[in-house]
Amino acid sequence: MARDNDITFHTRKWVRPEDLNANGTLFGGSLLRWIDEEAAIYAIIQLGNGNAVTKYMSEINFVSSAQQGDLIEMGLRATAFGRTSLTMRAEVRNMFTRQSILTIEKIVFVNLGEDGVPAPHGYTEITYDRDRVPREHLPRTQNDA
Ligand SMILES: CC(=O)SCCNC(=O)CCNC(=O)[C@H](O)C(C)(C)COP(=O)(O)OP(=O)(O)OC[C@H]1O[C@@H](n2cnc3c(N)ncnc32)[C@H](O)[C@@H]1OP(=O)(O)O
Repeated sequence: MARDNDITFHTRKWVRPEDLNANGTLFGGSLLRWIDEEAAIYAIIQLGNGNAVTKYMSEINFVSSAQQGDLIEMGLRATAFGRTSLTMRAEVRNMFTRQSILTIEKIVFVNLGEDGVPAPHGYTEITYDRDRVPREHLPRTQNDA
């Protein structure tokens, strides 16, 4: 796990043909899907709750791209723990060119209770461990029936 400028780069992706746009470079929609999932996993690990949802994403600044066959890596860092929210910063970079692909200054996740309403998470600091990872499945919802 590489750490750089306080951002921890966890996940790497291999840019495949299905991830390309009409220009033959990495499709922004694929990248945003990967980032949202990465941020959700980060929020679950930090808040100890599988029921955390994306609330807000600030401006997304695409500064360079990637081509088929490149490796990219995604990094996240919690920047603020609110009462029910967690704010983080994201960066994606190209492992081949060493260039930054994008940055997102602010991604906000909200911790939900079992009733689906924002609930206090009680945390104020980042964990680098697995101590908060939930140990049980989420309760089944009515939609699962
Ligand atoms: C991983 C995924 O992809 S999840 C799928 C996509 N996301 C969703 O479907 C979520 C849909 N949105 C919702 O259900 C609702 O907006 C909720 C439940 C998340 C939040 O409801 P709200 O009425 O905004 O809740 P509330 O006003 O209590 O705010 C909750 C927290 O979010 C923060 N917040 C609310 N709006 C914003 C905003 N625009 N920007 C930044 N933070 C915000 C608040 O400051 C508060 O944080 P705090 O408790 O740490 O101070």
